[in-house]
Amino acid sequence: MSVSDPERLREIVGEICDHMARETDRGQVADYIPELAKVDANRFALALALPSGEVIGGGDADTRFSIQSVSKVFALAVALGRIGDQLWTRVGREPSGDPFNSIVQLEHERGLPRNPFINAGAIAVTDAILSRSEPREALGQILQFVRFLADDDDIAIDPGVAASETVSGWRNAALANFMRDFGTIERHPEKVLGTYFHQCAIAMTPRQLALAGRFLAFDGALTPGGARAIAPRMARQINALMLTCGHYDGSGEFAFRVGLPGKSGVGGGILAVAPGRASIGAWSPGLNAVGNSQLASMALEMLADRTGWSVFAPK
Ligand SMILES: NC(=O)CC[C@H](N)C(=O)O
Repeated sequence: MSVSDPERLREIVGEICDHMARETDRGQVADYIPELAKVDANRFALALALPSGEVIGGGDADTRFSIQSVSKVFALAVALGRIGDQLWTRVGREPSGDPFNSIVQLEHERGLPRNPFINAGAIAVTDAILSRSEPREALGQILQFVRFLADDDDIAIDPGVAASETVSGWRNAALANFMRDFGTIERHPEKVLGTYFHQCAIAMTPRQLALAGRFLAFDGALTPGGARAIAPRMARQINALMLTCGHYDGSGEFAFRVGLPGKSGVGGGILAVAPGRASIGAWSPGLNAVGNSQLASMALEMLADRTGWSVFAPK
């Protein structure tokens, strides 16, 4: 039996937050983007956006954090909405089994990134959005889409984080230049990277993140049967990619332990989706060995365990 009673869900969220407050092994905060290294590793939050519109938030659910690679989900939805299935000529749909910033497969596979959720793939998606808009406009579209999904205009790009990555993002510059050489990206790498770094620097709270993910939990709509953000087919495809590719070389492990589509970022956030039940925002800045939030992953495993939520469980 899976849990849907809000009262019981509130208790579960409270128990998980208490557990995480006591946890001493909290992982390592990312420091390759200097601005991210300043974030307090003791932070933890869990927020559930339910079909009723209610949000159950625990811990630091109202503290803003850098969503980083979670933005790849929103950028993908914008790109699919704009250019549709044509997008798949520039990026694949297979798990990479490699770290998020790896370059090794790109040469073997002639510049075609494995999927939209590793850095190379996300840079290709951003370039696809730029085929129809200039950087400022493209960023405006992504940000407006996130604000619409969360039904909250108080979401913005953190310029300090974007600037910090602009001066330290050598690895991403290598990926972009490599793909430009193969023709996977069409714009000047500098332009594409500038847009990508700003998109990664979107800052929002775990509560806002849970709200922004509802379109994936409710088949493309913001509430069950309500206003539609994207086509159901697209929402299902994004969920499939999140399940298989959302945690880089930790994707199999996350699917095994949690059983829900999820997308992580080096800011320590994870957006997870329990179809028909909830959109979930989890955040804790310390990362595990493969760059996914240690406590947010653990919290989602506990949540799935206690609620019975799984895409593999009968409804
Ligand atoms: N895994 C991540 O969150 C990576 C995002 C980060 N902006 C980067 O490109 O390195």
